[in-house]
Amino acid sequence: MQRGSLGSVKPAAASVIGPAPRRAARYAASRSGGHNRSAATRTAHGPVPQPRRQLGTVAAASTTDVQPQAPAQTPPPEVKYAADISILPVNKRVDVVRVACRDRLPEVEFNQRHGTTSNAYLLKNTSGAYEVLIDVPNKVFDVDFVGQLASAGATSTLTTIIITRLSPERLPVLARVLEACKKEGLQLLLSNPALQLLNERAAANEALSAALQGVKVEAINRGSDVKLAGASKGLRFVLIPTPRWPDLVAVYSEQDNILFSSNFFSAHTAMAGASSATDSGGWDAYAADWRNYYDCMLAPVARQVATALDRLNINATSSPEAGGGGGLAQALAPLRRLAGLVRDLTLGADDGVAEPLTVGAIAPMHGPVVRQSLTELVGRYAEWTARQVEASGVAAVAVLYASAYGNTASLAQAISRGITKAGVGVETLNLEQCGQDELEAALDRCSGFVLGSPTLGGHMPTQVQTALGTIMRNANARQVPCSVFGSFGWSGEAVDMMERRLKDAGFRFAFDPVRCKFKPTQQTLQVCEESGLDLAQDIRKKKKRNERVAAEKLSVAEVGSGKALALGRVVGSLCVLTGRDGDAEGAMLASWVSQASFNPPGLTVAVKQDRAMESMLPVGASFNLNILAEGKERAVMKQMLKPFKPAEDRFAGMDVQRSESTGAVIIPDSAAYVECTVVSRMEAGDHVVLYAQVNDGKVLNQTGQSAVHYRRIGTNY
Ligand SMILES: Cc1cc2nc3c(=O)[nH]c(=O)nc-3n(C[C@H](O)[C@H](O)[C@H](O)COP(=O)(O)O)c2cc1C
Repeated sequence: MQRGSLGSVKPAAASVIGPAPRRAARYAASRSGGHNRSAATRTAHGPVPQPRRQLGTVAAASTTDVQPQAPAQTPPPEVKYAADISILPVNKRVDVVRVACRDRLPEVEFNQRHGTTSNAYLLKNTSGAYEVLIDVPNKVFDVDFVGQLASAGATSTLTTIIITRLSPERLPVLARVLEACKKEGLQLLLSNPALQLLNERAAANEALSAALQGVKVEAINRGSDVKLAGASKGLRFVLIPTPRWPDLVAVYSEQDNILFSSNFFSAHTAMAGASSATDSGGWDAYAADWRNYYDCMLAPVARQVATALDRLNINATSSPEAGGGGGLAQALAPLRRLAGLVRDLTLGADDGVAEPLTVGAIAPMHGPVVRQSLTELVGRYAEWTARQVEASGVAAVAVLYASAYGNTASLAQAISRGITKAGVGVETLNLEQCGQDELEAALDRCSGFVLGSPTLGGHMPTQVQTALGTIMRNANARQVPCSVFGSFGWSGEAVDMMERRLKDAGFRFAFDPVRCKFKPTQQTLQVCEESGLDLAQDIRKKKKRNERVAAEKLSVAEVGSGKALALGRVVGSLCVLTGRDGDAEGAMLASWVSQASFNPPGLTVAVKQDRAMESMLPVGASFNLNILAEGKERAVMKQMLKPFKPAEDRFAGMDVQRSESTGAVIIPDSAAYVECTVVSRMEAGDHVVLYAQVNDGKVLNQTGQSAVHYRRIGTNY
């Protein structure tokens, strides 16, 4: 899903304006463009221009930052987000330049409410001067990154800039950094795919091209090594590509035992305190953000993540070099066991197992430097990945897509998230990057598939057309549920074409095609996530019979022991939990509810992990808990238990009100309702327990009792 490789530009909001005549002419001229992917290696005096890879017959439009759109004419103003920038110490030789933005960025899919940070790192040599810079932030942040480097004295001393992931949005900042740091011997290191993007953009962008003049640009490979002046140990590089980020590279400082992990081990949160760069709040403070980032960005590509983790082979330890306080070293037997499982599943015969990296701290691209929760997070990554790889071994949906500007990619990501939530594996293939054999193999083993395409020039791009042909010929693909999706600008033919061809050939659709104009809104992403859930549940139905038999056996055993019957005596108030997130709305029945605190007033609710609503309830989210009234609960229950289409109005036909503060639904027939904010979350078996503070509430039925949910057995609700 690398936007840049398709010659793309910033994904457009629906308000973004149409092609200037110059861009349109360039687009027309590039329609016959080819597919040159020849690897760039080293250029001593600036990059060698290379042709951009293009989406089929329709080349990506331009190298400017505006996405073409049919009717309108003026380019949109550049969006900037307010952010703070600060330089904080990680240890005595490493500082983080942290850009913290408390807004919820629409650019970041599935960003929770904690904003985000974009981290860059400065490494000092033995004389205490900054010598190496790792990464630069995205241009959307309204900060003076170069000014900050200059006032810290870094621009005059930096000799090496390393980029662990390049996106078109980082290039303008990189160009300014290069200009400011320009000096004899300045070198820029980045992986081969990133170098290709850089070369493509530089060929059409004078400022970038000028900034690269005189800079030694070098592609990172396995043997690359950088030593800081006076240091005995150097920096090592580990390539960790994923389909979404084919250029990803991690940097390991042997001297500091710090792993600069790029997007791995990241979290979208600006929660870290102003004076601390690290995860000082510990696991509880960041667990939900780390998990959310993993689920959204890495779970759909778990096989590649497994390979990357194996290449990193992290041996988490407490290291004073990394700034650790001691006492963290732990035996990682369970992690090693899981890593072994992952290795067996993912590595070919030729892949050697890397020497372990002794890591005392992980310095990611987003979120806090991981020190206190290091062992836990590394262990969880192995566990989540092993579970995901295992799930995809049992049943996996192939998510196939192409995307020039990232919009169809966002839809693919949201569908993938819905599928993984339901415990079904996902195999994501970016059709622009995968080979024919890879596609056929994925189709042969999939239990379902979805195909996504943008509309470009009234068509689907060639890669999608070719994939569609492969799908039509594949015997297994014909037997499994499927659907299609895509982003478009004005006419949107691609999704119709894919739908028609598959339906005409007798393929069975598990959900209605998803069409999205330009960039998806929260509601469209919700539709996608719930569609993914539907597809996964469709797949699981096939296996249901066996599962039911197994469950019955289990119940008999459990009943025999009395444990499940006894647990069934635990009762709770029958409630409807309602929430709102932008234009997306959610509701679910909940009876695993309990008061948990007097002061401040608080309660807990257990939400099953595969519930669509679960992702609407991160820490900081608000919701209403409608406590149903005895004798009036039946109609509400019936309404809530009806099957709903993705994002369909849960309250259609019901007379409801809405809270001013939360925006969520109030059911007037309830005994009472309370308005709450999620304070913390705890993974608990197959549920997540939310602890929420009660901010307000009202009794709606003065005389009635609350409805209580009595159960026969503790194995279901
Ligand atoms: C060169 C070019 C041609 C396009 N042609 C069409 C078109 O014929 N019909 C349409 O509905 N949208 C068209 N669009 C708009 C794209 O479909 C829209 O930007 C979409 O969000 C791209 O999805 P993606 O981000 O997944 O690539 C075109 C865009 C570009 C850049």
